Amino acid sequence: MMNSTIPAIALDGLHVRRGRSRVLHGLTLSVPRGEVVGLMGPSGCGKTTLMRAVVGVQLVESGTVTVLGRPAGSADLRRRVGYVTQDASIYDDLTVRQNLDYFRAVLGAPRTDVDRVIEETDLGDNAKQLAGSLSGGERSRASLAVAMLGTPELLVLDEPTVGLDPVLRVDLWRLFHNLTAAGTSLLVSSHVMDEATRCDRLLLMREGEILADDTPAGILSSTGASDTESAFLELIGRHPRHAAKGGER
Ligand SMILES: Nc1ncnc2c1ncn2[C@@H]1O[C@H](COP(=O)(O)OP(=O)(O)OP(=O)(O)O)[C@@H](O)[C@H]1O
Repeated sequence: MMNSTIPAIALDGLHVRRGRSRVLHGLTLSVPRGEVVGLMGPSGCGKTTLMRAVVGVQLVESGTVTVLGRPAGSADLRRRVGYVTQDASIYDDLTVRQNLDYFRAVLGAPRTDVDRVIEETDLGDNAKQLAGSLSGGERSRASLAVAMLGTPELLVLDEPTVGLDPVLRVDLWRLFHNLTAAGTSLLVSSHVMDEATRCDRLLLMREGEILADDTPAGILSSTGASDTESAFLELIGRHPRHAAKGGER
């Protein structure tokens, strides 16, 4: 049941270890519904780990992760949350449409969803093409199309624009905003700071901590920076733990 007063994601004191190191250091935050929220930060800062916790596949040391009002990983969230990992999770030896038919059946989504997501991701010309022969951008959109089956309320997209040329990136961001206009919530990770301005809200992350949780305009005004990259550096400088390391990562 859609209830817009419940956040898309709520973290409370989330600690996660991977291997011997602690990757997330007690994150507490709330991601509102119906917005594109950018999870930005350098490689290795913990973005994928946070996303894995949100979709309920990451062992959590302590704290809670609540998604659409339910504990992350709850069985009933399976159809309400779509996840696209960094590696496209489609079958190379099936066509785009066959992939979508297969995942639709697994999910129990309506048959009409296949045509809908093909149209929404602009894959009409590629529907009969083997997934293995798609270009990088088409492949990203095919993975996204799979995640959009069943009309999930929350889409968690791990670096969806990595490796795409600027034109394709703009197309994908347009699609993200079309989805939020229809009420979907998006958590999108990126380490490309120039994508920050395309987000409704930003979580700036470094070494497992959130340095800022605000709108792009709010982050610029609170730091006095002229762009998000400078704002990020300013925030690192203000943070005792990170400043001491001289912002080397
Ligand atoms: N299976 C694992 N075992 C041990 N450490 C891991 C494991 N997976 C990830 N890590 C470590 O956890 C930290 C966070 O990794 P994570 O993949 O969440 O970062 P990220 O911000 O998504 O990076 P990228 O932008 O490069 O994808 C890194 O230091 C990484 O080396």
